[in-house]
Amino acid sequence: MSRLPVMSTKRVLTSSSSENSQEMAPMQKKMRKEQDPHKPQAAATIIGDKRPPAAAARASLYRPVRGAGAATVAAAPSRGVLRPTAASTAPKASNTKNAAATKPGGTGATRRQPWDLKGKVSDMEGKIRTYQTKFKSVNEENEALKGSVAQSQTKVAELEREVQSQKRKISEYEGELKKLSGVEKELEKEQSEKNVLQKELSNLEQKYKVIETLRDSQETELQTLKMKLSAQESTLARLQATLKETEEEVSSLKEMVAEQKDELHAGEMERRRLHNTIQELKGNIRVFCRVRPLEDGGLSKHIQLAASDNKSIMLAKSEESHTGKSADTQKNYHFSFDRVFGPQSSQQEIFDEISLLVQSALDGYNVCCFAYGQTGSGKTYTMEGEEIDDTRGVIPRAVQQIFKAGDKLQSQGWEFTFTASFVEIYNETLRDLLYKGKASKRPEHEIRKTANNEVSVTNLTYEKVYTEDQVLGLIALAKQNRSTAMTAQNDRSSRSHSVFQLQIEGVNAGRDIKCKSTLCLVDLAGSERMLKSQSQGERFKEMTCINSSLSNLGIVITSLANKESHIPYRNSKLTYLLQNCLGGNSKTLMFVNISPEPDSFGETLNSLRFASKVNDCVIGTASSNKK
Ligand SMILES: Nc1ncnc2c1ncn2[C@@H]1O[C@H](COP(=O)(O)OP(=O)(O)OP(=O)(O)O)[C@@H](O)[C@H]1O
Repeated sequence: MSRLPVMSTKRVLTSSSSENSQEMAPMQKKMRKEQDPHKPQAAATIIGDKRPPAAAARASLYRPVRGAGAATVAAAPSRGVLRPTAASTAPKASNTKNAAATKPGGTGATRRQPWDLKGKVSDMEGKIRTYQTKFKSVNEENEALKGSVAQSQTKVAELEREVQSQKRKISEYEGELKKLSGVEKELEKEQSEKNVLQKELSNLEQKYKVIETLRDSQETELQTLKMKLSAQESTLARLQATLKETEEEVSSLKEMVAEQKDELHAGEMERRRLHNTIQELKGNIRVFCRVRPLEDGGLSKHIQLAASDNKSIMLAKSEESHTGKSADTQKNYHFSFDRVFGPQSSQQEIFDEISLLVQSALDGYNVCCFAYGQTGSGKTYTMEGEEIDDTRGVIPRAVQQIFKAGDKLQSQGWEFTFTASFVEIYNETLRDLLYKGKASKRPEHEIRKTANNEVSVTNLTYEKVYTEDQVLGLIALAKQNRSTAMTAQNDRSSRSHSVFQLQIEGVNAGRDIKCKSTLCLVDLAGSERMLKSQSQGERFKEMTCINSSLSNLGIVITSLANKESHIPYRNSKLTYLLQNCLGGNSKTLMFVNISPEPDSFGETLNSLRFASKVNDCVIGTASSNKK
């Protein structure tokens, strides 16, 4: 590495004797050159003679003539430094010749005579001494050089170490540089991210400013709200105090209401009891007579209503004297009923009298209302009426009253359910007037008695109704069904009974009371009698059926009045269907409708007689179907 002239370590570390001789070789060469530059090479080659040193020395001592003196200077041959050259093997004669020509010591001093060996030796010794001095100084120089070489080597080693450490540092720096380049990229990336973040930050700062503004306004609002809140809190505290007072009042009022409800319930029970007593006193079967007005208004002469009361009616018939000798005689027929309504009586007046019975139906009593009379006497008008308010009949008014009363009773804990049915009995056959299916698929009906002794009709429509309008819709449907039948068969409605039934079920869960009743509203077939000779075929059959069922109705009522053990309900479909409405547990009202026309006198008389018979009956005391 170092370019300094360094001697081989091998050479430096050889033994001192050989070392000296070896190191001397170049020196000797130098010196020879200095002393005798023109001396032939052969003189030097003598030094490298292979003879042993002793022999060489001897040769130098004892054969000076052959010019071997110079060879004796070399102490020992050096294998590595001096090799015998061709010159060393040159003939002795030429050597001698050359040696004689050379000045001793090479100094240019006077040439010794060949015989002056002593002088020559002395020259040689002088030279040797010179050489030794030089050798010594060279040696010292060499030592100094060695020291400096060692120092240089140490320095070199240090420098090498330093170089190594520098290299390591460089590689470390390079590694760090690489890392730093990565870091630089990261820094760039971070920088771009930083830019993005700064943008975001500036956006956020703007938003923050907006939010701060908002916050300020909201804080102001909050302050306002807080003020309002504190005001409202104080109001609330006041209200709470008031509420507490009110709650106390309410609870005391509730107690009072409960007491009053109890009182009301007791009152209601008492009302029912008294109502029933009144109805009983009036009679569980009552008969009202209603006279239809003449077409031009007014009343016909043969019908007279008592001015004093509204309970009696008189039919007067004047009979001409058969002989013509005596004056015409007038025969009067007096009838008394629970109430007689003249031709001017309105539908409302009629209903007012019935409404008490309708109330009884809600109280749990079976109620049955008939309209009896000849065709055209006003039965349907009385029961159904017309569609205009004032002319509405008993059925729609009763339905209205029942729903209204049912709603009222809700406040006393009553819940009512109503089920409606409408059936026609024609020639002892039942027909569903609420049937909505195909005429060809009309089912047949049978009257059955259930285990609870309740009467029901098979395949009949029993429709749950919740409103008055719903019932009115059913009545309209029944009318339509009847008119369809009427078209097919002239005047059929006059020759059939129509029975509207509303089953009423009431539950007072709070007091654990239930009641169940049926309101029956019946428009009977025309009661007119026809002479057997005039009735033929279908008409005769119709009349037979009507008369049979009407007379059976009379028989049943009479049997009930007489408290007979057997009541022949099964004798006709009508009485069988209405048996629960006619029995001891019911209240019955019969309208006897009469026509005012003089030519209806006979039929009117018959109707009044039938009604009078019914009116004479006192059916056993009714009892409410309460459980
Ligand atoms: N009180 C009355 N006031 C005014 N018009 C009446 C009254 N009663 C009946 N009418 C009228 O007389 C006619 C016959 O009455 P309605 O049809 O009610 O008799 P009906 O006894 O039901 O006959 P049918 O047995 O044939 O059904 C009808 O036009 C009806 O409007």
